[in-house]
Amino acid sequence: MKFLYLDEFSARELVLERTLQSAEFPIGKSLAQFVKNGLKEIVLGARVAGVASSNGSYIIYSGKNTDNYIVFDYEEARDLLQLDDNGFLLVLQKTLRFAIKLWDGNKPSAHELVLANGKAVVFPYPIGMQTDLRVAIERNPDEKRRAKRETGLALLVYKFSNGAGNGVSEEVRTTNFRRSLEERVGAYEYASQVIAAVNKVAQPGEKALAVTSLENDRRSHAAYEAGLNAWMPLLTQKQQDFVKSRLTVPHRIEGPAGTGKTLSLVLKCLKTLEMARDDDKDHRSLFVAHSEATKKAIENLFSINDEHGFFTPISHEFTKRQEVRVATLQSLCSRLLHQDISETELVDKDAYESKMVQGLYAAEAVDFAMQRELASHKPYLSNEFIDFLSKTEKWVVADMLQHEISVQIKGRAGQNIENYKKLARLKNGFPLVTDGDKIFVFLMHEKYQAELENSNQYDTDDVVLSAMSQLTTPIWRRRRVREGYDSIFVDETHLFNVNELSIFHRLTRAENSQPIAYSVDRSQALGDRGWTDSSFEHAFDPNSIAGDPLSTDVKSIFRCSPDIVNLAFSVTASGATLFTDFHNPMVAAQSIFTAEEERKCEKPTALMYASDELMMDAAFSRAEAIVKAIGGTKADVAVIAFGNELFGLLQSRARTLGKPVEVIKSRGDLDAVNKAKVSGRFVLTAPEYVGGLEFSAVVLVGVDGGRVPPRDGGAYQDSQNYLNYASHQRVYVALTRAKYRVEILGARPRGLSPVFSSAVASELLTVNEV
Ligand SMILES: Nc1ncnc2c1ncn2[C@@H]1O[C@H](COP(=O)(O)OP(=O)(O)OP(=O)(O)O)[C@@H](O)[C@H]1O
Repeated sequence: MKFLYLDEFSARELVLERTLQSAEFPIGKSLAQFVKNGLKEIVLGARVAGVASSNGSYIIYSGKNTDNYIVFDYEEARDLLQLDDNGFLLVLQKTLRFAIKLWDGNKPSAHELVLANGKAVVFPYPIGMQTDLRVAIERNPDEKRRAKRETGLALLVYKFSNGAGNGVSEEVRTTNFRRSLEERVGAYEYASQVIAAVNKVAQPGEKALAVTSLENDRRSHAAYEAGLNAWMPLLTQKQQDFVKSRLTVPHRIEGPAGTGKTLSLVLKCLKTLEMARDDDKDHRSLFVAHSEATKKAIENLFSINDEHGFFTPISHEFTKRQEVRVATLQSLCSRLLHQDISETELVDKDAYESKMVQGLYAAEAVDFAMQRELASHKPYLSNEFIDFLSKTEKWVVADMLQHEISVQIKGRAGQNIENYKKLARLKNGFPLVTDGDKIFVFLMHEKYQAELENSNQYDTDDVVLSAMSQLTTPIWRRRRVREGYDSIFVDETHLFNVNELSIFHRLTRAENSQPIAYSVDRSQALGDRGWTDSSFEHAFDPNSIAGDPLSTDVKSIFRCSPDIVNLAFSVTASGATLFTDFHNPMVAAQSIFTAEEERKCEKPTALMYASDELMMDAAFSRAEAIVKAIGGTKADVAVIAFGNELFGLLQSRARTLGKPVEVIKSRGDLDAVNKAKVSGRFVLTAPEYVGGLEFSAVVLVGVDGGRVPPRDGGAYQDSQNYLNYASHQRVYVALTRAKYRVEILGARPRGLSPVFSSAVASELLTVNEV
């Protein structure tokens, strides 16, 4: 294999096809194998085929001839063949995009250079990856000889290397380029035979059908695809394997935001039900969403994709032989307790109002402990904890208390002081050294709990603890065979605590089998929950009797543009250097954007305004400008306010400016987004509530110095770590909601947020003063 030849028309087809962007798709993998190893032939579209000649391979559009083409010389650009499949596809796709710009006479972008002396260079890797690897191109090889026969623009890739070499004065060998032209006629004939044969045998269900569906998938986004069968050919190999595998042991799907975890989980549930139906077996599935709002979004996904009526909305009883019920943990527990716990009695952790109430109770608990109990407890407290309490602002202590209660005291210790004493401290939590420190925190917890009880409220942990007591009785053990589930699916598992998760393994039909599939992106959990692989596995199968757990890592990001992926990567990477246990999901992640989608994108920018006032006014005008630029409706852009104060101010600002907004105050509230769509409003929300949603663009307001992360006046290391940690996660979640564009608005006097320092240094974010 000495060369690869592609004509302009086939190049245009390849850059537009989503499944040819990555070797994670079966057809993408075959393309990589073809271009690297020169397989005999491959069909890539209704008119595009790859064929091998004696010295190289060709990708050709059958039926149209052109003098515009590109040749990769494998003997000169030897290192290309050292790349893995994904690496080769990335270089191929980026080079083809550049070639198309040259054929169209368009300007190159920042990572492409048109040089003197007929040379050009493409840097295929994102700047953040800190590699100098480049593709060197001769823009008119063998010019004199070709001038007699052709009028088009031929390109020759003659080098793939780390350095500039001799730059524009390099002599380019054209031996293989000429060979490719000599063997071209034969290749065209061969390719047209392949295409003719495929089109002739195009029977439904046969190979050609896959080709046709590839061809048809020219929509900018596959989000509107419906049904398991329609989705299947569009899934990556990993997604497909996850969806198709029989669910017998706990199976985790893990990956960064926008990798299709929720979608894969829904499709897996439908596939499981389909298999049960084919096997003529009864099957009850349970799908657990984290909150009422995300439950609606998931029900929506079921309604769209369920072709067999496995899902019945608003059904409380199982009435069919194969059926799925979507539930939240709360609704599940209240059913188990045979009690209706009304919405007003339940603290919805994902909703703005209850966050405010809980914050208030936590602040009261801190006040109470500090004023009434500190003096008597002081002799038992460590110096470190006393120092922390005296130097940290009260609101930060209250915030950290809530986190400690949720993750540790209720989440792990079952509200039992002895269990709590045995737990290791959270890395980014209270600096607890002695048992005395823990007793003092527990006292704050008791005060907090008393406030909750006084106001007649329960949070999920209380409900789960009560429900758990029902599930350990002999009565449930007998009922389990009748009422348990044959498969359980848990979305956004990272948002639950250990206590909450430990309910599921008791709900399966058989004690020794745990058919539970669950999705995870640890970085989206706000706060350090101390999740490790084994803690997840332990939660779903504590006695290790179900068999070896499975795990699928997904890396192809469908939602976000490459620039947004890189920016989010740099934010999580800078979090990783701060905290050793910050799980960085973006390592090796890649965006699966076609050339068509990339056209809507722009590099993320930070706009720094002279004052908060100007910044707030700009929030809406920027959103308007983006809608104008990319088309769509106002609801396609989310304005995300950082900090409670700004969130409140922006709401009143929108009213005074007469800007139509739908305020989202509950995490993942798709209903509200749909309302905004119908009524032509922008979405205004905060990072805590935006998880689980997606938009064409996001405008992040107030991400600047001192605000993100908030500066704690005392600057005690542990509290600052906690705040930094939470800020990185919030920014990561907010950024990864956007498909095409991100704008970050800040106040100039505060300066840029340190969360973006490395992004600016690696030129992933442009900063403009306005
Ligand atoms: N194979 C695929 N081809 C095309 N689009 C896909 C594919 N897989 C997922 N998507 C799309 O990518 C988007 C993100 O999917 P989804 O919401 O399931 O991701 P997620 O990993 O659950 O994200 P998050 O963690 O942010 O909630 C959706 O619009 C979905 O339709």
